[in-house]
Amino acid sequence: MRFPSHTARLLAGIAREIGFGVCLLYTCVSATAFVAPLALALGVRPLVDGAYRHDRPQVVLGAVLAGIAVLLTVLAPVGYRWATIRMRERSVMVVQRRLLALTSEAPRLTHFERPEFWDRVQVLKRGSEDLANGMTLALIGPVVLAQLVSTAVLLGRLQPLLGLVPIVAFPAIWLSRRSERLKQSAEKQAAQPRRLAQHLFTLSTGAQSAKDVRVYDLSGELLDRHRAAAEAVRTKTESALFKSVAANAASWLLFTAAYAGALILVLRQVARGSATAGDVALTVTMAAAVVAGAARLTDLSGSVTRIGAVAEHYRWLDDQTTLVRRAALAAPPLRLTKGIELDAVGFGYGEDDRQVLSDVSVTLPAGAVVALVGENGAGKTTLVKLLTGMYAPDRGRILIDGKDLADLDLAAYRRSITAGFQDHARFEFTAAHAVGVGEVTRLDDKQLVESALEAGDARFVVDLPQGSGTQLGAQWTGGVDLSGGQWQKIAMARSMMRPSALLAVYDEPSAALDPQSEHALFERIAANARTGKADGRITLLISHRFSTVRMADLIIVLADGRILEQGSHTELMASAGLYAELFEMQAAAYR
Ligand SMILES: Nc1ncnc2c1ncn2[C@@H]1O[C@H](COP(=O)(O)OP(=O)(O)OP(=O)(O)O)[C@@H](O)[C@H]1O
Repeated sequence: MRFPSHTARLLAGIAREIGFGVCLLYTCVSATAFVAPLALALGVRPLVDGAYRHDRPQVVLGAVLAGIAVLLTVLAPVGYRWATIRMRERSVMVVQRRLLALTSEAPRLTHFERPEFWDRVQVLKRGSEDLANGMTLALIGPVVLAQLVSTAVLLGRLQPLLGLVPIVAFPAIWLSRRSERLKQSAEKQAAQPRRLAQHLFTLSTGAQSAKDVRVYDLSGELLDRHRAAAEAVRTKTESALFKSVAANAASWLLFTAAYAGALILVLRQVARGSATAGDVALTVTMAAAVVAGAARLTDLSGSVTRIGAVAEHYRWLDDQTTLVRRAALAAPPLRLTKGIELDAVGFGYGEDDRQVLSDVSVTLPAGAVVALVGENGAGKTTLVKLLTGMYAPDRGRILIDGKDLADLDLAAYRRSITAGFQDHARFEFTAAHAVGVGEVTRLDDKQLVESALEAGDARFVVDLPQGSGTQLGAQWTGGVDLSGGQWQKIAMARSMMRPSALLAVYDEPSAALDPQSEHALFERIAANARTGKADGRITLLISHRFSTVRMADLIIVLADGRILEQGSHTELMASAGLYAELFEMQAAAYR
């Protein structure tokens, strides 16, 4: 039962989080399952022989041992159920928390582009219990071995050939490991259709997709697709499952044949008078002990293979998500004097060769309000993702007051910026906390939250049933749902929790807002930009509404991932390029 050291460390860590007490209890309760048949076998011989010879002390000894065995057999399932449920509940939560930490602490988003990442997360979720059970193996393994050895010694004393019976369990162990590996590889192949089935389930049952599903009458289509995904899972896993069950059955048939042969030998000894009736009873009852021990050992060896595979997925994820955490990094500047310079930046997502941004060179001057415009898919949000360090450029550099962003401590840099995203998260906490998480170190700073609510034009929260203490999200008891625009205001207020950020990014912050709210929001963004001017704060705004864009100090026009034009509103209108054309088009539409 050897684990590589990283697996052993991982298991020890999980055991610590679950609690060593629960793990020990689970181990003891599991151990009784194969100790009880041994006690019974040991009790049966003196019981039978004592009764036959009218030997009272022998009968009492046998009865006590058999009684203990029966008691253990009766109590073990109850204890086992209790311990298993506790183990399972805790282990699933612990592994979930670890996965949560692994993925949410990853500084960049690169891993999300890789289907392999999602497949491995899926396998890990399904294997979380294996991982949690892993550390009990180290404790149970020696107990099982001791039980098998003592069984072999007892049987060997009766008839030397019988002592060899437990050895027949070894082919079963070998086969079990092989079939476990087969199952693991099938599980990996089935991960994608399994995820698809889960996605279809979420689409069918989720509140977010409920309207589309009904309007387009998609329930039948989703069911059909779910059926097809389930069928794909079945075809990918069935053969491995069949081979594993067949190998298991074959090895146990071999074992049964060997045991039956041994029993015949003992019966022949009885006929010759060299064995007693108690010996026969011992041999018969010992079968249960050997089977229990050998089965457990087979199980354990299968688990070792399974845990090894699950731990490997865990390590892969850890490597993927910590890749960029390593290098020793410099602190970001406290204030900007020059600004942020993009120097020949190029970028493409995933392993795709397609460049989403090419040769982007521009300076966002310190203290300026900069607007980024361009058609859908031009690369605006991608540029924001690079500026906020979610991805690293494939080519070129991003210089923060002359310091390469690649050399900065990313976590510290992130603490010095703020952002309101178009596809913002909906934190279903209390309204105050959904805003407060914008600066988690001041989550409960009522005054700051109040002013952020004000600055984000989210004063509507005072009218909620419990004001800013109202739980958001209709799926929670007492929770209320918000409109799309209200959620966006909460997201904007969240971004205002860092009023002295060096870089404030707003990616289409007014997409869901009514005209008055939009106007009020831009007034506030402009006011915020003015107060931060002395510190060199840069406000970067993405918007398709040219009436708001025109107030920016610098307007950058992106097209197909390249900078097409840049300048102030007046300069761009004078140059009569794409910006002027789009501006005129929108203005005409409103006239
Ligand atoms: N996570 C991603 N993985 C792969 N490709 C992506 C990803 N996100 C965006 N893209 C691609 O990058 C290109 C630029 O997308 P981006 O979101 O930057 O455009 P945008 O200018 O912000 O568009 P919009 O105005 O519609 O928000 C698009 O062609 C899009 O398909």
